[in-house]
Amino acid sequence: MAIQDPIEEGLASGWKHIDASQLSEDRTLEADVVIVGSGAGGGVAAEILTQAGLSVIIVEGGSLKSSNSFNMEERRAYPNLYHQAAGMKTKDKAIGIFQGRAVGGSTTVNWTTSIRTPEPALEFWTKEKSVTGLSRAELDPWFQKMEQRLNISKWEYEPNRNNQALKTGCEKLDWDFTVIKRNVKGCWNTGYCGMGCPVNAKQSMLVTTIPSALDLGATLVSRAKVIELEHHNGKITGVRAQALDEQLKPTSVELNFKAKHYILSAGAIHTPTILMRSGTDDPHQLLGKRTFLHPTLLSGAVFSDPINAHSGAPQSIYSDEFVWRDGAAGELGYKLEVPPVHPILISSKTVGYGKSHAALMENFNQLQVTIALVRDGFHPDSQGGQVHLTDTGFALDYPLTDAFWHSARRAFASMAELQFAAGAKQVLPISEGVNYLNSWKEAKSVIADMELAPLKTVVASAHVMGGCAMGEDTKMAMVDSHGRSHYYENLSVMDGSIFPTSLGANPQLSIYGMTARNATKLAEELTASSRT
Ligand SMILES: Cc1cc2nc3c(=O)[nH]c(=O)nc-3n(C[C@H](O)[C@H](O)[C@H](O)COP(=O)(O)OP(=O)(O)OC[C@H]3O[C@@H](n4cnc5c(N)ncnc54)[C@H](O)[C@@H]3O)c2cc1C
Repeated sequence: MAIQDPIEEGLASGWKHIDASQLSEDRTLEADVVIVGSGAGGGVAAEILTQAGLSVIIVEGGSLKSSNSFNMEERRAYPNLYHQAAGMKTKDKAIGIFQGRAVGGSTTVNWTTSIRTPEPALEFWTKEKSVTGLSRAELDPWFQKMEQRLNISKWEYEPNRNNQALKTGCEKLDWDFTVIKRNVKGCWNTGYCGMGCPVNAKQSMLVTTIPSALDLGATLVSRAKVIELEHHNGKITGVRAQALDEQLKPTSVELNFKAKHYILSAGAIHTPTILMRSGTDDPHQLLGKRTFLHPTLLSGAVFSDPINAHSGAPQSIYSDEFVWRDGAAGELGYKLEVPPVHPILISSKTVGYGKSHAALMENFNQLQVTIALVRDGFHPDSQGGQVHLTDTGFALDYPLTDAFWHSARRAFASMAELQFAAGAKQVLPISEGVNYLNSWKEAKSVIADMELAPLKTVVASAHVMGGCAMGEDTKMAMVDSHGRSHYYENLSVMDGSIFPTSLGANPQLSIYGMTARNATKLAEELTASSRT
């Protein structure tokens, strides 16, 4: 069956797309609004602003790829669609970070879990972080709008066996669990969302908002890395970008963009990096600080029957049993989910080498993996990481604190208890020096004493947030509660970097909803000012 490719069709219909790798001369382009980044924030902003009749240019560092090139192979997907070929790490290499780099941003490769921002996070922002107008009641209409737009609904089919184990464990232990809502339309249940949806079922920005903005006349410039914003007297006056070749290496071609308004949607880490490189105002030295990751622990479990965790919707069940148990500012809570288990992904996120690693990989099809995503940024001993500029780009310094390790130990115990309750033969907490555990009783005592430490314990993240926080108090925030810069009248930030803490939930729907709210207000203001 032939799969329709909306990108090829759109290009054939005359979309304005400039692949900067093909340019041999410098270019200057102008529009009402320039958006940097085409992920969750940039995609939604582009659609709303073009619908309001504004001319829009989207500048994206990654390539424009489509289902025709999504061949379900990790070896191609990671270098083509992820920052640093999916090998990004924090400065001390203790945390591995996944972030998308392609048209559609991380939404092109994400796993489709769609959750509204949890109320305790929003309440914390109002009380502690000077955020206004973002109660759940105020946000719900925006979530509803984006759920309709992106076909977000509860997964109606059987969970795959990886998720089923999470569900069974929760049922046996009487723990809370929820069936996940996903942004898919006609999903084939392949399990390869992380390599780009091969059948365009995932309602990522690549196949929804970006095509719609291009149909309405927006211009997309791909393989153009924004280097800096030019600014003068409290106004942004231009954006300077460098063309990249097909391997995403810089060429000598420069692009300049001029607009009435500029939006940074380059995602956490990169939005602060661009601002820092530009030397924009930051009197309270906030940029790049408080970058959050939901640092995530993994627990493997060997079952007698095949689990085949590479196959089927990667995430369809989660448990919030432990996320908010001690209150937002209390001990760091953790959300329980499962990841898709593909060979490169899992072999690079596990322990051992040689024989022990080979033995683990031999059990690949029997392996169930549970993950615990730790909610960072609420507790005083959980300040997240800090982005620094380096000679070659940036580094994220993210110290793993005592409060984190305390939570990690609790999380390993919860995961082992859950996996044994679900019928696991053996459980392996993914931390160097621990052997396979044969019962919950054994696991309980081993986990209580096991050594947890950076580079010994595997920690990963697919959720990068913060570093350019919103709020009304300029001592805590770079942008206001609508994402408008406190220092530049024609600059907004619309991406995950504006969160003042992590969320305790997967971020995409929070970014969609808040961007829809903020871009709608901006569109009203820009169209009103052009009429006067
Ligand atoms: C493997 C994986 C699985 C995930 N699964 C889920 C999930 O199931 N549910 C969920 O809610 N969330 C998930 N996420 C996270 C979610 O996709 C992100 O939180 C969200 O997409 C972030 O949106 P954003 O707009 O902040 O940034 P992004 O979507 O990352 O977009 C930023 C874009 O800006 C571009 N950019 C960066 N710097 C520059 C520059 N200098 N010049 C030009 N362009 C630049 C990048 O290339 C990128 O395309 C997952 C993420 C990954 C990587």
